[in-house]
Amino acid sequence: MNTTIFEAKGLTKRYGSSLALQDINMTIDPGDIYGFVGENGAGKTTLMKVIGGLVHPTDGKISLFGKSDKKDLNYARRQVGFLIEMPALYPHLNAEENLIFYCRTYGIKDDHRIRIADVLQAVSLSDSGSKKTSDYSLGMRQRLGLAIALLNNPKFLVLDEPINGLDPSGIVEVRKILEHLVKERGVTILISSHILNELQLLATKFGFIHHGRLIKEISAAELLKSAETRICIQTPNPALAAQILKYELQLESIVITEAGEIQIPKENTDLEKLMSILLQKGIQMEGINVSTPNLENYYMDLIGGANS
Ligand SMILES: Nc1ncnc2c1ncn2[C@@H]1O[C@H](COP(=O)(O)OP(=O)(O)OP(=O)(O)O)[C@@H](O)[C@H]1O
Repeated sequence: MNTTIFEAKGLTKRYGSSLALQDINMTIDPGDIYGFVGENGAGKTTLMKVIGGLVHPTDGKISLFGKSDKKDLNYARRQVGFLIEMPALYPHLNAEENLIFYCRTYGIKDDHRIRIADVLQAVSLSDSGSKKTSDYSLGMRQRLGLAIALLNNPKFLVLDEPINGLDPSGIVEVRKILEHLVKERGVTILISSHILNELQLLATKFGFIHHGRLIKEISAAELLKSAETRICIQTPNPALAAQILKYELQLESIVITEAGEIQIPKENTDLEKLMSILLQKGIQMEGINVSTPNLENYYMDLIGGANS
């Protein structure tokens, strides 16, 4: 049986009177790319800091690689790579020299030159190792941060918004690097991001945190299945159009969004018949489209539900 990589049970963190994490139960299995989604201040960084031992839980327990005792947990943390805040870089030193500094800081026992060549290669910076980091672009600095997180050859990577501020090609580059780490090195990843379209391309599982509570965990496959493909209709008179469709097509679930758009589950709905009914009844249509399931819609629906 594969040991769980990370588990939280009843994890709670209070800062004074504010609850940053409330009774979190969460599991990350080997090979997962766990996409952590939540609004600003939801508690994502706090949870990552608890994993890193930078923040102590008020209540509850965590385990890493099945280890939860304080001493074992600290030992297990040596097999985790963290990119929670951008590590400090000496701008006048090149990337290799910065990495030597971190090898010494982390007490890396392996031959430093070999480790450094390996991590630079893993983040596609082999050709820029001798370049001063003051000349690095933001994307290169982010990748160097990732290289630092890889120095201890981790089995588990914890990445807090690693694609924040990157341009589209930088984002794609990081995605490829992470996919490669999972596939070729068997690394498991916990990653937070507000760029949901990108997270959807990468993650195999999602956890949604809202006001410190983990309100839902779902696999990428379940997300695709559970989120309906919808027919969306824009019309000046959505209430009348919805009433007509409900009656003519015996539709059970038809909603009008806050923006005044009619949404109908595509399954079992005859699109041609629907359009001809609206035309016959003289309903003016400004637009009609089919929305495929996506993480952003799923998240907005979930948060809408959680807020109501
Ligand atoms: N050191 C601290 N002292 C007091 N409150 C804190 C501290 N760190 C975080 N908080 C509070 O805990 C809550 C969770 O913050 P956290 O940084 O974990 O959220 P987040 O989901 O990572 O947000 P973001 O997406 O903005 O990074 C917030 O209300 C925040 O203000």
